[in-house]
Amino acid sequence: MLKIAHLSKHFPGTAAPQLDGLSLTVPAGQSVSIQGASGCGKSTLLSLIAGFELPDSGDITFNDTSLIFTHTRDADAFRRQQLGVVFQSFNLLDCLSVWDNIAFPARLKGNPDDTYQRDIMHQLDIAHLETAMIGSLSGGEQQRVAIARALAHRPALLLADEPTGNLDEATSERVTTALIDTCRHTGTTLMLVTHASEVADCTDVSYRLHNGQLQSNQSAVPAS
Ligand SMILES: Nc1ncnc2c1ncn2[C@@H]1O[C@H](COP(=O)(O)OP(=O)(O)OP(=O)(O)O)[C@@H](O)[C@H]1O
Repeated sequence: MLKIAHLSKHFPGTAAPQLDGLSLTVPAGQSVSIQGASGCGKSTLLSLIAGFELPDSGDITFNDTSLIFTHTRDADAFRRQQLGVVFQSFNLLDCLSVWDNIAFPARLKGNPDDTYQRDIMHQLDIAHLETAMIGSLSGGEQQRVAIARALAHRPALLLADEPTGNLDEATSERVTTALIDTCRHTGTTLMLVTHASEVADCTDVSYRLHNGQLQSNQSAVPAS
């Protein structure tokens, strides 16, 4: 279970806090989408959960482990063992092939599985790109490689920042289905940030970030 309690973050020089006492509980295996205006703090929320930034105050726990890391090595270990991240900017390694990029986290973690990786690549329609180098791919292809990389090591928690931002409508639908179905199958807790209502509608629960707080798009209510 991912538990966020009274989380606040205000970057100096910005007019208002990005997060202002935000609380949310996500049961294990649930998928959650976060929508909201550009610049409202959606990526900041993912960065705090991933341990790339520290909050001003508040708590984040995943399966009772605090994600407010004081040592870099603890953050690194959590990310390596439990976390998949799809960054807005993909963060792929140009010097490696598509296959090796996707396999990289699973090799680090010690659970590479060629059959599983091939299945994910097939679902995302990138199986034919196995030997291609990153620099030769379109933005949409790179985005799908980044999603495959985040899924291939079966993370317990997956954070995806605009995972379909570079995709046409049909591909977006295929990728959203693959992402959410794979997470359901593996029991992965998924939090994705999106501007697309069609994507948000596919998750179990959907929220909107506004004035540093989450508002429910559906019947579920953020934990207080
Ligand atoms: N490391 C940082 N230092 C200073 N300000 C930052 C930092 N990271 C983000 N911000 C500011 O925090 C605000 C929220 O940024 P964030 O990237 O979280 O927005 P977002 O909701 O994800 O936007 P978008 O939908 O455009 O991607 C912005 O004003 C941004 O400039």
